[in-house]
Order: sequence, then C-alpha cells, then structure tokens
Amino acid sequence: MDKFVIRSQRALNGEVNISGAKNAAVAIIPAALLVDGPCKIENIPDISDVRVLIDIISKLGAEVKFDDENSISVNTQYLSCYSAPYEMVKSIRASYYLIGALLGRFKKAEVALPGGCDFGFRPIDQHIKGFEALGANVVIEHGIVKVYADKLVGAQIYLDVVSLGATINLMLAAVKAEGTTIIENAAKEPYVVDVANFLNAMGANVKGAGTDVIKIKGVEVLSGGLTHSIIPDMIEAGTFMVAGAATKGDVVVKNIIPKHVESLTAKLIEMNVKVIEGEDWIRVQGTDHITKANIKTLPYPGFPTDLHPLATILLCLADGTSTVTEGVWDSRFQYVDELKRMGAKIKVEGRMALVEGPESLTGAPVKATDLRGGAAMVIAALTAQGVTEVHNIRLIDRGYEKFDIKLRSLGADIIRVSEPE
Ligand SMILES: CC(=O)N[C@H]1[C@@H](OP(=O)(O)OP(=O)(O)OC[C@H]2O[C@@H](n3ccc(=O)[nH]c3=O)[C@H](O)[C@@H]2O)O[C@H](CO)[C@@H](O)[C@@H]1O
Ligand SMILES: C=C(OP(=O)(O)O)C(=O)O
Repeated sequence: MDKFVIRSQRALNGEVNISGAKNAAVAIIPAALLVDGPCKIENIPDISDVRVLIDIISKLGAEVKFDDENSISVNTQYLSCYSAPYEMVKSIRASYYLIGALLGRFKKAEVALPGGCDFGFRPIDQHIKGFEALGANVVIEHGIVKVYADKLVGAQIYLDVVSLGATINLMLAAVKAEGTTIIENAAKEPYVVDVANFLNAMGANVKGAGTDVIKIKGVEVLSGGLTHSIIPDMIEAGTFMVAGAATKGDVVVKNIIPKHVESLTAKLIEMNVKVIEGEDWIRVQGTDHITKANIKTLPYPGFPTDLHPLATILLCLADGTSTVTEGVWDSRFQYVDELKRMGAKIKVEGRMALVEGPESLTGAPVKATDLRGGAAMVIAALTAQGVTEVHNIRLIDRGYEKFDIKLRSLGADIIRVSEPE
C-alpha cells in the first residue's frame, strides 16, 4: 500500500491546472450507457474511481477506448448485462448511478449497494422512492438493489432531503421514461448541470438543472456521435486554494469556473487571505495572520461538505477559536483524531468542531480516513515542522489526479513510497 512522505515547511508557489470533476465524471460515464451509439467524453480525471467505473461498464459490455489519458470513446451498442455485483462496486459511491442508467436502458438493474467514503450511514432511500414513483419495483436482497419495471412513466418526485446522488440518478432513469418527470427539491450542484448538458447533447429534454426544480420530458432515443467535456473539479480547485493559503504561498489555480468555488473564496477573504479572480483562474496569496472564522457546510451553493476537512486545516492556523459545523453528513469528523496527532487542538461536539488556533503543527505518522480527510492531512503536513507520513493514500487516489506531482510542481517536498501489502 502506498504512502506519502512529506518533509519541511515550504510555501507553495506557481500555477496548477485543475482536472475534470470527479463527481461529474462518475455520473457521466454511467450516463453513457443510455446513449444509443458512440460518444466521446473529454477532460476525464485520471483517478481510481473513474478507472473502476470504466472497468465496470466494460464488463457490462460497453466498448471503451482511451483516446488519451483524459478522454474516452464509449460505444454501448452491444451492452447486454444489467448486473453489477459487490466485488465490482464496493470501492466507490458512484456505482449507484448504474442503477438509474441500467434501469433507463433495460428497465431492469441489479447493482450491489454502493461503497464510498465512510461518513456513517449513507442511505439511498430517496433514490429508491424516485425509482418507485417512476413505476419500478425495488427490492434489496443479499446486499443487491434489484429494480425492475414493465415500463417507466414520468412522475412528480419531491426529494425529502437535497441529495446530489438521488437527483442525478432519477434524471438518468427518467430521460427515456414515457411522459414528464418533475424532480422537486433537487440538488443544484454544477455536476447536475454537467450531466443534464451531456444528456441534452445526446437528445434528452432536461430543463431546470442547477435549480431546485428539474423537468425531464422522456424521449425514445438518445443518439450518440457527440463529444462532451467534463467541467473542472471545484473540490480539487478548493484544495489547492487552501494549500496556497495554508502554506502562506502564492498559487494560481487554473482552468476552473470561479463561480463554483465562490463560497470558499468568500471565506478566504473573510479570513484575511488575498484572493484575485480571473475569468478561469483564481490566485491565492497567503498571509501571516489568518483570522478565525465560522464555517457551516450546506448543499450547493453553500460551503461544500467535501471541503470541510481542508477548511479545518486553515482554521488550525487561524488566530482564535473557530467553528466548523457539518450540515450534510452525520459523521464527517473521523479525520480529526489524525490531525490531533499533528498537534491540532480540536474538540468535536455533535456536528460541530471547535478549532483552537493558531497552532504550529508537527509532522507525525497519520492515515487518510477518507478522500478529503486524506487530502487535508497532506496539506496539514505541508505546513508542519518535520516529517509526516500519510498512510492509506488509496483513498486520496480515488479523487485526486497526480496529487503529489501537482504539489511537487508548486514546490512541495512530497514523495510517494510503495509499501508491501
Ligand atoms: C459520488 C458523489 O457525487 N459523491 C458526493 C455526493 O454523495 P451522495 O450523493 O452520496 O450524497 P447526497 O447528496 O445524496 O447526500 C446528502 C445528504 O442526504 C442524505 N440522503 C441522501 C440520499 C438518500 O437517499 N437519503 C438521504 O437521506 C445523506 O445521508 C446526506 O445527509 O454528494 C455529497 C454531498 O455533497 C458529497 O459529499 C459526495 O462527494
Ligand atoms: C465523499 C466523496 O466521495 P464519495 O461520495 O464518492 O465517497 C468526495 O468526493 O469527497
């Protein structure tokens, strides 16, 4: 199993290109199963979640050709299999999109319950409620979600909680249903818009993506022949923005949509960090005096939960006591115990963490408890005195393309070391 070894305190300086968004790519790859012909997907991040999904759709019968390391051509003409067992899907969350896509394509799907980061219970009841509203029969047997429909018929679906996964999954199931589906209280993340744009480019009729009401008029065929480019990853962008601020560096984050990281930009400015915004880039210049702040994570356009552990690193370095309140997941504080090994003073009370700063962190052996928690350990290590080893980095590889290489290009002293299993 690989680990990162990170040495010394160095300011990060320079420019970094942001890859395509994990959470859009992992939805658009399954969405390609709905297309009746070939399509090309560009700006795909080279991360392990994407590789797992490409492997799954290939095993289901899709022909996938890498045009280069970040773009694929997919042809699903000979797709015949509608089942994805546990061994295939256990490592990723986004395997749940196979249910909506296969249901839309074959009117049946058998997919094992998804994996993904461990934030406590991660239910999919809203996905199931939506599939049932569209006319499907859903049972969970031996850990497999089995969904069958004679036909799918458009319906009005009100989501009880704002769920990114349920919103996209129901879009996938509904694009080829008979009649009109309306998803209310839908998630508004840019990923939803990207998936809708992909589907519409193939002939679907999805309106309202990016608002809380999405209207989908079913069509019979989604024709291929088109190319779609995945949007930039706002969480990777935010990670490098935090890295620039935390190391008191000067980092330009390039190829991004600045609006997607507005909540972080506003928070950094509030914390006395200098942020300059261009059309498709943001420059972050660190300061000696980061001021304390209170952060609450919320569904988009609120402060993203996936940036929560990264934001905590900045709060450790800030003057005074700050708070982070987790507004999306019941349990996203597993990384805190690891950060405490590096000297962080954090007290978790329910869904809130009290973070006392400023603290000079010190290098220590730590592990990635989840994808973003792992990235946060790496950024913490870049600010810490001494050597830090971050173990379990397969979780970081799930969502960051060439994380160590990109950090090294900014001046970080980080190496990947392979350890025997
Ligand atoms: C692959 C992917 O895109 N993962 C993202 C997706 O996860 P995921 O799609 O799993 O997250 P959701 O948006 O569905 O979850 C948001 C909240 O809704 C609850 N919920 C969700 C579904 C459901 O059927 N019932 C229910 O109660 C969850 O427990 C959670 O409290 O959005 C999360 C919230 O932005 C991000 O942290 C993840 O990075
Ligand atoms: C939580 C995340 O991913 P997943 O939902 O795929 O576990 C994430 O991207 O931070």
